[in-house]
Amino acid sequence: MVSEQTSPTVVVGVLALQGAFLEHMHMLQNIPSVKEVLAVRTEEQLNSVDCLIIPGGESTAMALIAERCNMLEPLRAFVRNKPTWGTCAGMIMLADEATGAKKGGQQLLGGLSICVNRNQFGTQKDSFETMLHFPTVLGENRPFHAVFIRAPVITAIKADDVEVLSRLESKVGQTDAETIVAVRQGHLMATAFHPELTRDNRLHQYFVHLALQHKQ
Ligand SMILES: NC(=O)CC[C@H](N)C(=O)O
Repeated sequence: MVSEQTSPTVVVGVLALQGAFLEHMHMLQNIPSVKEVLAVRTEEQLNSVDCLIIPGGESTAMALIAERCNMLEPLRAFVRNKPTWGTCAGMIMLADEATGAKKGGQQLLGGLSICVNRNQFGTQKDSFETMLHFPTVLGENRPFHAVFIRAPVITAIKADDVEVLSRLESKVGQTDAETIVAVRQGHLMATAFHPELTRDNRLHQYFVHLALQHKQ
């Protein structure tokens, strides 16, 4: 009998408590090694995925909903071991430290050894789009169209194994130290912008590739 060659696949979860989760789910549809895309709202759903995307939205609201749904601790345990990608508000959630947090502080998941400033570029009307280079991930000459909406920025890197994936090149009034907008630390990845709002799924493909590597 001829044995059937099956290529490895992953189940991707998208945290669906608040924010742009549907758009992420849509972006994952046509990636061949994605077996299934799940909206994650419960611990049980979280336990059935291989990796997780935490979308953009509003990190304070997302943290509050997670707390009320008893999801903070399960999420903290998940991100310690499993590939997780935080985009915009999701990046804030994954950071070990955030400045510009709401009065009285806000809950973070932590895990990524970075400090972020929550609303680096101002309010909704200060949103902008720009081309970003991801030399190690996408190649030198294949920039990514990035949409920044009330976006955070990485203000400090706190461990040697945090790899900077991309920096803002056209500075929008920030200092040199405040240009880091995408990082990876082992199984964790974070981007300050909304990659799900374009038609370009290359970063989604890259994350799925990380998840496949982690699973093997
Ligand atoms: N588009 C976004 O996800 C904005 C995030 C927002 N700055 C926050 O604090 O959560």
